[in-house]
Amino acid sequence: MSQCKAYRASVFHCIADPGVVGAERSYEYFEDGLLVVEDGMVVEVGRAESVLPSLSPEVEVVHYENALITPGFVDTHIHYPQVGIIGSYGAQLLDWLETYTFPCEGQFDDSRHAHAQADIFLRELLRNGTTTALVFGTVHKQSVDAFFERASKLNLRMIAGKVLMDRCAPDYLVDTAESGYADSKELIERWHGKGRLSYAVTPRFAPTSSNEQLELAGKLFKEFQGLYMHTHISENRQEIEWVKELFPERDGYLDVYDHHGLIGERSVFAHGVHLHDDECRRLGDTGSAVAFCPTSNLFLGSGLLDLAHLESHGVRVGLGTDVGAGTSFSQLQSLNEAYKVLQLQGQKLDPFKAFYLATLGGARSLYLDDRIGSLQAGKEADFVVLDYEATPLVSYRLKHSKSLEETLFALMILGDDRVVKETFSAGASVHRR
Ligand SMILES: Nc1nc2[nH]cnc2c(=O)[nH]1
Ligand SMILES: [Zn+2]
Repeated sequence: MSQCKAYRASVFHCIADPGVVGAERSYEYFEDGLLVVEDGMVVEVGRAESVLPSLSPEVEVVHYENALITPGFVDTHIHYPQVGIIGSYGAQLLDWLETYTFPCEGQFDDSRHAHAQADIFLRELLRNGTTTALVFGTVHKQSVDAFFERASKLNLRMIAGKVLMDRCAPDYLVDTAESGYADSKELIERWHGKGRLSYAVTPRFAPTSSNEQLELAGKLFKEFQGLYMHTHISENRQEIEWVKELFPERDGYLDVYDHHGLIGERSVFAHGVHLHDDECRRLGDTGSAVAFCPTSNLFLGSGLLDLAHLESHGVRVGLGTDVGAGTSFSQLQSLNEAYKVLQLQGQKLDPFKAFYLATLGGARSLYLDDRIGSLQAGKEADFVVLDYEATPLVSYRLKHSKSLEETLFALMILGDDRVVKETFSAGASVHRR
């Protein structure tokens, strides 16, 4: 039997990139709005007084006072095994990996540990209103089995992969070129395209993979339709120097991946803080995406991402938290920090562009904008209800707001998990405060 339900509140969603079409044409906003959901899909969105008369009287209408419905947030780069080391003191990237990250990831050879961590991770994502993420596992295939098992129980649209890492890491955490390929293939056959799940071929970053491993990763990326490729690039200056030493025959960092067939549509590169002009052009020309991870880039002292430069080359840019180097699961907090990162470079991040990055822009980076990222009819009903009275300060500040723009900006500066009142995935409630 088909299941129809409607949700009444203010409704805001981005329908295009404000940088391309201008702010006014980039969104829809209904102050007293109604979102109608049937069998996990959006069937209609509009002004309550226009939509209500056409609804059958049996349809239940859930009314939220002082709240805003938006699409669920999209996180284009995060590590599920790193929840236990979020907020670890005093290091930049390479030290941070050795001191905190590798020992933490070593524990995921234990499948029970992996399941427990996947539960904690997914609960935290949903508490923060994130309904889709591109997720790193560890080198252990059981880490990805655990993640996908838990994500599929909640019917979440998620993308993940096993880390490929055959050198420059502790013995307990490396695979080989051949075993990495075989294990990834097994996981693809088990999970890719199952329900709402997709697989990402996941070389950690150039320094921890041999040429043989990168070559096999490139081969695998082409072997199955709709696979993703997920890695890191040009995050930290020492890292970039190291890549030059390890791959002297290549023409820069991106060329290492390019040479092995690892760039193109559905390739997502985390960070890209220090990319050169020709690298940005190549990313744009090939339809590759960059995950902008401001809380991580500030926390590890990596640098400031030049969003305007990337976008001038047509690069798709999504927003990533990069937990555990990132300091919050909340994409509202990512936007808060993104705003400051851009301020320091003389760039502005207006709230329409900001919410675009956190929703439809992220979906576009993942080539999922036909399914998620907005609330247009025919999309999957992944949405959140944000509470205008979440905290005394949010409530007080929003009472002084004179426009939608001001409200959205205050939410992204002051908001975090506390403003997420309820999260829905494919029409089902998966978190409620
Ligand atoms: N931020 C971040 N950068 C990386 N580069 C290689 N591995 C990692 C990681 O786990 N986190
Ligand atoms: Zn990362």
